[in-house]
Amino acid sequence: MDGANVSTGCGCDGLAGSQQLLSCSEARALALANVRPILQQQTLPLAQALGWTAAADIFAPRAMPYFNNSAMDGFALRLADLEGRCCLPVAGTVAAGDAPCELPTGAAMRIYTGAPLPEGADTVAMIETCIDKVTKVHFSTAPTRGSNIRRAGSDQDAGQLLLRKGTRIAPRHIGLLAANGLHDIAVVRRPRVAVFSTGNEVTAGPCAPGQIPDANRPLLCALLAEHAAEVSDLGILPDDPDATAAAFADLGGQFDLIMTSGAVSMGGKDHIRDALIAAGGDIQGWRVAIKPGKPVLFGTLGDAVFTGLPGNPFAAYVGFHMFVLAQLARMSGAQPAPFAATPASAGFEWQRKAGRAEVFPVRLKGYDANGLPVLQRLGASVSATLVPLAEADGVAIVAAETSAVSMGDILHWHPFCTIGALT
Ligand SMILES: Nc1nc2c(c(=O)[nH]1)N[C@H]1C(S)=C(S)[C@@H](COP(=O)(O)OP(=O)(O)OC[C@H]3O[C@@H](n4cnc5c(N)ncnc54)[C@H](O)[C@@H]3O)O[C@H]1N2
Ligand code: MOO
Repeated sequence: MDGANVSTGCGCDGLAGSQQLLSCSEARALALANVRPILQQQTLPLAQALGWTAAADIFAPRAMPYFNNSAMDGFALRLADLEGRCCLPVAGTVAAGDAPCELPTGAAMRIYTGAPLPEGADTVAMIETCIDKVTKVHFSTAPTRGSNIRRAGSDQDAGQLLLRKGTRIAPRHIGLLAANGLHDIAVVRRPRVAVFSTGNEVTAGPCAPGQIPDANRPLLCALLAEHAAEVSDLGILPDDPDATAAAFADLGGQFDLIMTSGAVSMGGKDHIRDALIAAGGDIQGWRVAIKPGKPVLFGTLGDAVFTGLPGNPFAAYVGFHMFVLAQLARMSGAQPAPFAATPASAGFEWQRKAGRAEVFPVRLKGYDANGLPVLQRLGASVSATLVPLAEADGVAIVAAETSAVSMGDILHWHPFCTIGALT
């Protein structure tokens, strides 16, 4: 089985709690077992490539910086000209964008950050160490040879690997490629994903008595958009196995991934499994030792992978991050990232029932003496609400066998944002 050894990398395996439940690693392997990399590629303008995956290695067309230039605002000089003196005449000004020029012997030139270093100059003195007297400059501190110069080629060599095939393109990659004068990029076609909600009680419109607003489809569509999938929102399926099977019937050839939420548990109306089989699909696995998110279903329908997420919104969110993100990565030719692999320290006490790994929203309280983030657990193991998640700085996970968490215990978490987080 392809991917059988894939680990979640989050330390959440261990006792499955029950023979019938898949461990997190087994479930990740099943989730990935039938995922095939997408072979189609296309070329995109760089500005549109955010979140897509690079289809090929990209190499630097030229060395960088292109030319010797100043790292500071100040004065360019030939240090030897300052021998026995602390003052030089100013021969002119060179600014960023100016054509390269020559430094006259025995003179300094006013220079701005990014300006080409005049031919003959070997040093730039920062403006803070100089007294600019317009026609001459007084150096109040002796400059050091070679200082404040960004040498041509010192950042990167021509031909250097800039971006590896399979990299999910982030803003920093767009900046790097743009800095190299690259305007287009070859990317893998985005995964085509169909999204359904299920349930007679779920509505996109006003709620009749007994009905609730559809949270999962907007949530999952937004998550997919965030991860640059091509999303088809296919609406809400009623609790009707025949209608559901009919809705699935022709999807296998159109999508890479079909994703539902709800109707995968044990109730009389939890008909997704039957409908999938009736539509010609297969089931590879069901029910994971994870809380929330236990009833996740892994299947296939034609060429498409089928992932049935639970109906409880936080459970759907966890299932998406633990399994669907890995599936999207594998489809796009990227390496599936481990779930919540960043170490942190518990800033709370917690007694819990062992048997299922557990994911929970956390708030960053600060950092301990070793610099580890200290986390506060939010919520109370409720998978039906998104309130704690919305207030969280990330999600953390404890292993299935964990029955108690004490202050200072090591946890693993996924921070939503690290730059700009609490310092
Ligand atoms: N006897 C058992 N009952 C349940 C078990 C079990 O093992 N044995 N598992 C529980 C767990 S854990 C979960 S999680 C849920 C998941 O059930 P389903 O995936 O079948 O989901 P539904 O029953 O359809 O819905 C559950 C819950 O979520 C609400 N929901 C559904 N879709 C949406 C949506 N699009 N937006 C907002 N809320 C939604 C739905 O109304 C239900 O309240 O099963 C437990 N039961
Ligand atoms: O897995 Mo359920 O998601 O515990 O509520």
